[in-house]
Amino acid sequence: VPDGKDGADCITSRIEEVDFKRDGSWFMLGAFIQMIGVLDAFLLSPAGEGPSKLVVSTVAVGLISLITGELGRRHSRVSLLKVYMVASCIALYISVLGVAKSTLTLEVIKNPSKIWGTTKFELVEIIRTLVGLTIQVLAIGTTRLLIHNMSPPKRTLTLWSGEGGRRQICIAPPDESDDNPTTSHAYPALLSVSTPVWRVVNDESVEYPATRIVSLAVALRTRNKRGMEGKDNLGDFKIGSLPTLIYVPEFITDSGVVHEKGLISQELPPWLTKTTQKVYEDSGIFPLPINHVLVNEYLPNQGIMPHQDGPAYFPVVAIISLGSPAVMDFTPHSSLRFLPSTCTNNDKEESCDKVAPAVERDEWLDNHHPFSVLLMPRSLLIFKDTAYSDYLHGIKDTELQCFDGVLNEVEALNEQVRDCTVSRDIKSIHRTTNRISLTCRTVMKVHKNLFKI
Ligand SMILES: O=C(O)CCC(=O)C(=O)O
Ligand SMILES: [Fe+2]
Repeated sequence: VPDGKDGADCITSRIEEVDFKRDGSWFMLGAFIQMIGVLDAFLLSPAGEGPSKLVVSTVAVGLISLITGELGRRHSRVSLLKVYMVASCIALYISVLGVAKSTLTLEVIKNPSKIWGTTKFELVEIIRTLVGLTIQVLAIGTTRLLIHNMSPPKRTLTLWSGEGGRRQICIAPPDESDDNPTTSHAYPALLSVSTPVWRVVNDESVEYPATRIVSLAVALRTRNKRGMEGKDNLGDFKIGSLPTLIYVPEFITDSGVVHEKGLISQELPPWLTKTTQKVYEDSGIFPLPINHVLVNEYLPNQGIMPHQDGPAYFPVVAIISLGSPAVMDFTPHSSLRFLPSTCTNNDKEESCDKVAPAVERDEWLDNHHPFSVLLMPRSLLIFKDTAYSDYLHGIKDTELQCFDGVLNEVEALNEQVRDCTVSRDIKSIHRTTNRISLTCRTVMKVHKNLFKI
């Protein structure tokens, strides 16, 4: 497992995040405990006395924290989740203090038979606090994981050694007001990166077969701060005694990173904005102009494990495909599975059965079904809203991919397609060359630099 933080980790996080995001059971249990507190305080408190201010305030703080936590969980807001953690701890701390201070608790602990002598109000409050404490510990654990999974990679560039593999380049433009004089023209660049072999275990304990994924985030931005624009100044970059040996450090800057709080501003190269602008204008479904592009390069036997893109890009993504064709499989999220299966989408290597063979045997809720799409070179795939949030998308790690049953067979294989890698008879593609994809998205929050975050 790679230890650095970069786009590859981001993919892992996204997979885990999907399940944690949907797992609201601790919050539901917490809400249940708080409701018992409300009933206890108002219905069972000793006649005439009414609920104590302490009980009312802990229940109120507890409820507010739960609402905040639930909002944070649903909308993937780290700040709300943090408020939830602090507020719910305070509420619990006060109620534990209240119960602990009561001499009755001590007496009940010393002599459990005395429990029958306590009032219903006190008894419920003691049990509620103890159960609440347990649930709180579990809820905080889940929330910490959730926050961790929502945190995107830090501004670090990591390279691994090993065999060649998928390369990823992340490109992002500046925000409108960026007048940073150090940025100038951007140059496209593909950097070769090696691949690690890593395994991802999601919370269903499904182990993906050593998916080879690597990513390298680089912003295609060059500096003119040191006079790269003027040839005269190239001399500044001479090394050694030879007059014609020039080395420019950090010619391409690293970053293009989507931070937890938004996108760190970078320049989008003009050759790319022409395309992203067209996607934005022609589709008319992006909330704002596209400001984030991932360029992925896949070897013929490489795919991408089933995953859901992160919340920072919601609700729409557009993928432009170049090079070798590929079949992208969409699988409903595991929470929408009616009868769980132990099979994964990736368990049939080099086969050409109908698309999504393993998952087809499952039953799915709310009219969800696995489906696949054939991505031909120069095509554009857009998925939005529920197609974005309810399904994982992935590409198998196989050179031979079956397109029997894909949703777009007619559209993808029209008369003009004379691609020799496509076999219409056996409805399969043979990926003989690399595939390059441009994943275009909009990150709503853009920051000029890290220090503002
Ligand atoms: O390369 C592709 O077509 C898909 C890439 C993708 O899903 C991603 O980077 O999130
Ligand atoms: Fe994706």
